[in-house]
Amino acid sequence: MTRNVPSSQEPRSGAALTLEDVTLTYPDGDRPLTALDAVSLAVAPGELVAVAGPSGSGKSSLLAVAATLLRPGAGRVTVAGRDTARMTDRERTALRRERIGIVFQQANLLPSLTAEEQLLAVTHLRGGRVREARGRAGELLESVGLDAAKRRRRPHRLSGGERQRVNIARALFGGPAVLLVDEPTSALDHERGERVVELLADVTRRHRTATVLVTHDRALLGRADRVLVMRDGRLAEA
Ligand SMILES: Nc1ncnc2c1ncn2[C@@H]1O[C@H](COP(=O)(O)OP(=O)(O)OP(=O)(O)O)[C@@H](O)[C@H]1O
Repeated sequence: MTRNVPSSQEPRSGAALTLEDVTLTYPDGDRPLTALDAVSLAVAPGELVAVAGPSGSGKSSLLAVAATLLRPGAGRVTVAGRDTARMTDRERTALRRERIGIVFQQANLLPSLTAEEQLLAVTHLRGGRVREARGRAGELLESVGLDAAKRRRRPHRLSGGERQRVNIARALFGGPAVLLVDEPTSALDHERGERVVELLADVTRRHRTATVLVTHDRALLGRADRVLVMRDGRLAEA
C-alpha cells in the first residue's frame, strides 16, 4: 500500500534522517573520486525509501554516511534531529548504537549464539539487563516470523531468509529511529527476497523507523513509499 508521503527530497522538519548537500570523495590516485555529489534526502518516521541504481553509483556510500560510519567532506547529516557533525566520536558511536539499526547484505550473525541470544548480545554490549530484554527479544523474533523453536536455533540451523529475519529483529532491538538496509535479499531467491522486503515495509510502519533500503532488484521497489535512483553519485526521483 502506498501512503501519502510528500515526495520532495528537501529536508523536512520532523524527518528522522536528513542529508543536506552531502558530498563524499575517496582518494583515487591524483584525482579524488566523487562517490556522493551534493546528495539531499529526508526520510520521515514510518517511511520506507528505496534507493536503486547501477553498481558503483554510490548507494553503499550513501548508507555509510547516513550510518555515520563515514564523514562527508561537505554537507550535513542529521539523525533523530541531531547534527552528527557537531558530535564527538564518542557521541556519534552512542548515536549509532542507540538510534540507528543497520542490516547488511549477509546476516552477520555469531555462529555460536541462538537467534534469541543474537539479540541479547546487543543488550549485553550496551550494559542493559538481559533478563528484562529476554521478553522483548522473544516478541520481536515472533513478530518477524520466528516461532519459539526457531528462536532457540543457531544460525546454521536456520534458512537464509530466517537468518535475515533475525538480522532485522536485531537491528530493531534497540528501538532505532533510522533503519539502514543494504541489499538484504542478495543471498535469497526471489520469493524469499519479496517476503523480506514485505517484512521491512511492515516493521517500518509498526516501529515508525525512517528506513532506507538499497536494492538492485527492481521487482522489490513496489513496496517502498518512494523510490530514488542513484547515478554517478547523484540522487534523483525515479
Ligand atoms: N574505500 C573506497 N576507496 C575508493 N573508492 C571507493 C571506495 N569505496 C567505494 N569506492 C568507489 O566509490 C564509488 C561508489 O561506490 P559504492 O560502493 O558506494 O557504490 P554502490 O552503488 O554501492 O555499488 P554496488 O551496487 O556495486 O555495491 C565507486 O566508484 C567505487 O569504486
